[in-house]
Amino acid sequence: MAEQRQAAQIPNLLSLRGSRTSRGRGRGHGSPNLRSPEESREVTESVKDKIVQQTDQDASDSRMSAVSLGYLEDDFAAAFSNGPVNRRYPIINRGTYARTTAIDRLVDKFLSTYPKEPKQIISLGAGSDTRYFRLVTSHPDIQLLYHELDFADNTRSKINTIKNSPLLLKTISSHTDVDSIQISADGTTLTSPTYNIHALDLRDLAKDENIPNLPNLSKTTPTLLLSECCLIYLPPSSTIFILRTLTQTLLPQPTPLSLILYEPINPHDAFGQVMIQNLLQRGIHLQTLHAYSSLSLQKQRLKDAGFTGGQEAADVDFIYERWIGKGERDRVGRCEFLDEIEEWRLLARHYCVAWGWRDGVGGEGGVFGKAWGDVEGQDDGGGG
Ligand SMILES: C[S@@+](CC[C@H](N)C(=O)[O-])C[C@H]1O[C@@H](n2cnc3c(N)ncnc32)[C@H](O)[C@@H]1O
Repeated sequence: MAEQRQAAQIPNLLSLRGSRTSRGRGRGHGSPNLRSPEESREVTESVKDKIVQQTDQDASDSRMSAVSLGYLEDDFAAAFSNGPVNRRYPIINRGTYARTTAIDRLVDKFLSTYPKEPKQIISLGAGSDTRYFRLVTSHPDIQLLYHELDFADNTRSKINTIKNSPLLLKTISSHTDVDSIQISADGTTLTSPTYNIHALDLRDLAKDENIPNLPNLSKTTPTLLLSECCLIYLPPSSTIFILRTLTQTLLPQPTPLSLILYEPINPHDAFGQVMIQNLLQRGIHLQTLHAYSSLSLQKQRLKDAGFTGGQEAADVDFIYERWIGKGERDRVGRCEFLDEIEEWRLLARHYCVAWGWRDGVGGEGGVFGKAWGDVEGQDDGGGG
């Protein structure tokens, strides 16, 4: 079958990295000595966590590759990238472009809602994402309260980069008083009235009690939750409880609340199987992939999580064809030669963006629904 042939030929999509030994995030993990079964389990868990943390380097390298070739404009990506650019395959660069452009569009629409009020964005597993810096530069007049959550190893690395980058520091300080920026003694948390980086294992939000305090989080500001390739790494039950804590405890009704997710789908076909195997070889387990394997299941998940105002989803192939105008697609096509159109489309059908919302109590006239009303969702006919 053609699809199996293509699947067998797809590259190990995430193995296209250069040497990462000089990246300096304490990535090495030596072989364990003799340990009790309990200790061994802990070691295994911490090794798994390290591998998940390292996926941020892949995201960052992919961003830099797409920026260096002109797919995307991002003045801040280079600050988070060490050494030479690890150039990705053309289909990966196009995927990075489509994903970033799609999320940017939805975020812009979110920022257009509730025009007289400040907005809050909470990015789950933000890693070294540059979106905060890009947003405050492109929307200088918006009152934005931004929170990024990630493991302490990743937040420490990001804060360290910020401390050593005049460009990043200048960008933060042009939106907040420099004296109000606080960095914790261990260097893992940064707080300010506008930009906050919290060291947090998201699984701590899945607990019933002792929910960690997130300094400067507003319980009432219209909020967007963003999970760009993050919740996929957690067990489905944890993600349900994490979303419950966010939607009910940290951001309870009637706070207007919305969520954008980007993650892989379609594990069942030959391409999906190869994608899973490639990642498993690196110790990466896409834990929610089977639970939310289709656009319909992603939409149902958003509804179940309380985003009852509306839910939409589209795969990246659809997004590239339908959201991006011909002129822009022509421009992207000129960034580099891509003749593997079938491979690109196959790859792009295995990633999706899903978005859902709940407006504040009192009806507010479906503010999010209106803002996102002209963003075309895709109907997969309810398949799982
Ligand atoms: C593939 S990276 C994506 C980074 C960023 N969102 C982007 O798209 O550029 C996944 C991120 O999720 C974070 N992450 C995964 N599980 C997490 C958890 N339990 N707690 C905190 N962060 C987590 C990882 O550390 C990593 O930074």
